[in-house]
Amino acid sequence: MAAPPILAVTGVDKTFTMHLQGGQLLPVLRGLTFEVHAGECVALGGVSGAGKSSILKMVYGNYAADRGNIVLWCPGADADGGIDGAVDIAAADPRQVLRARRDTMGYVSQFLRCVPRVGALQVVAEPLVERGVPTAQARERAARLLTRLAIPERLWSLPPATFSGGEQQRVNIARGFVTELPLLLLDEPTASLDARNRDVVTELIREKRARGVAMLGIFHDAVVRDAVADRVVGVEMFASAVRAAA
Ligand SMILES: Nc1ncnc2c1ncn2[C@@H]1O[C@H](COP(=O)(O)OP(=O)(O)OP(=O)(O)O)[C@@H](O)[C@H]1O
Repeated sequence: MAAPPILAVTGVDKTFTMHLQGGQLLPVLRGLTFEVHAGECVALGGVSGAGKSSILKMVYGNYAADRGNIVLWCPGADADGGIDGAVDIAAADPRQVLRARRDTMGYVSQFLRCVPRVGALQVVAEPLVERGVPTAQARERAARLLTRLAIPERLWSLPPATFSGGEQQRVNIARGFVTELPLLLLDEPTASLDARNRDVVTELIREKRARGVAMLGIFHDAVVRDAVADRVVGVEMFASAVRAAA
């Protein structure tokens, strides 16, 4: 029997309510349906405003879906209330969402958000330490990634708040890539990188894919998208009828 997808999104609708504009409704997605399997990198495509980032945020549990299912399947996981390690993020309670984030999915957002006064090496090692990896081993893995991403060693003990935009993004990528979770969500991971670092990130994505990690990402850079994505899900296909007609 074929393995179930790591992520199955089925019939998801999303409408935003603009509270600052008298509760005006902004329908964005209707009937969003796609799957991502282990070892597959799926890109979300579509024009600006189509809803790509909102999809990542719904999968990560930051935005609620109005309808439909967002099922994460993690082999061997005993998700509370789940069946065979499956958890529906669209219906999960906050505790289940936090657990899914710890055990199943990572998220590389566009910008680094980290605690002030914590050095870059520790920022990158933290997700491993939180999951029980001994500190020395976590710092070693963090150091290897920072080296690959060309963050000079003299910066490792400094807090990334003062780093350049590209340096912060590379620390952010290292933090997102340091764990080996079954699903990784990538929101424009190469947006402010130079060509050399863009190639390193492309390599890191391809290595994860080869190790069986499922990835769902937004890649505006067509060169990166072509190099890493197995297929593209066109989000406009799922534009709400009201929005499509506008
Ligand atoms: N929290 C929010 N509240 C209200 N409207 C929102 C919210 N988040 C997104 N939207 C709206 O939903 C639509 C989709 O936004 P989203 O950021 O998902 O698009 P996108 O396809 O990722 O765009 P881009 O490629 O420009 O980043 C936009 O019209 C946006 O203004």
